[in-house]
Amino acid sequence: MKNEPGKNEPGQPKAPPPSELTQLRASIDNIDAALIYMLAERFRCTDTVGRLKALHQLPPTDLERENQQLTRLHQIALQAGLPPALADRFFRCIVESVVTRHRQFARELPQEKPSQEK
Ligand SMILES: C=C(O[C@@H]1C=C(C(=O)O)C=C[C@H]1O)C(=O)O
Repeated sequence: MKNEPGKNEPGQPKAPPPSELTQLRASIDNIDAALIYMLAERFRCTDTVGRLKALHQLPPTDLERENQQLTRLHQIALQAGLPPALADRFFRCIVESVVTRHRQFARELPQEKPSQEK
């Protein structure tokens, strides 16, 4: 029935959500927290890479490496049952922020001049 009398009508208390919904949302909360922790760990790694690159005057972006990762993630997404296009968008979104930070490190790091030999 579409409109059961007394259910979710204005002025009526909301019916409690089915327990399955509550359990699923608890799982989603845990997964979201895990994703944030994993992402923070990834940024700690990529920040270190960014500082290394700045120090060695390497470009912030490495398209060859990104393409290798995209190919790999495409395969993993297929195995995991996730649409590869979604994995692709997720990865590109993260890399965009990573490269922005790498550019910032390159600007911040004082450029060392080659020492004059005597
Ligand atoms: C982290 C790096 O820098 C950039 C960011 C990448 C990433 O976040 O996976 C990959 C390649 C680079 O464009 C790297 O070169 O390894």
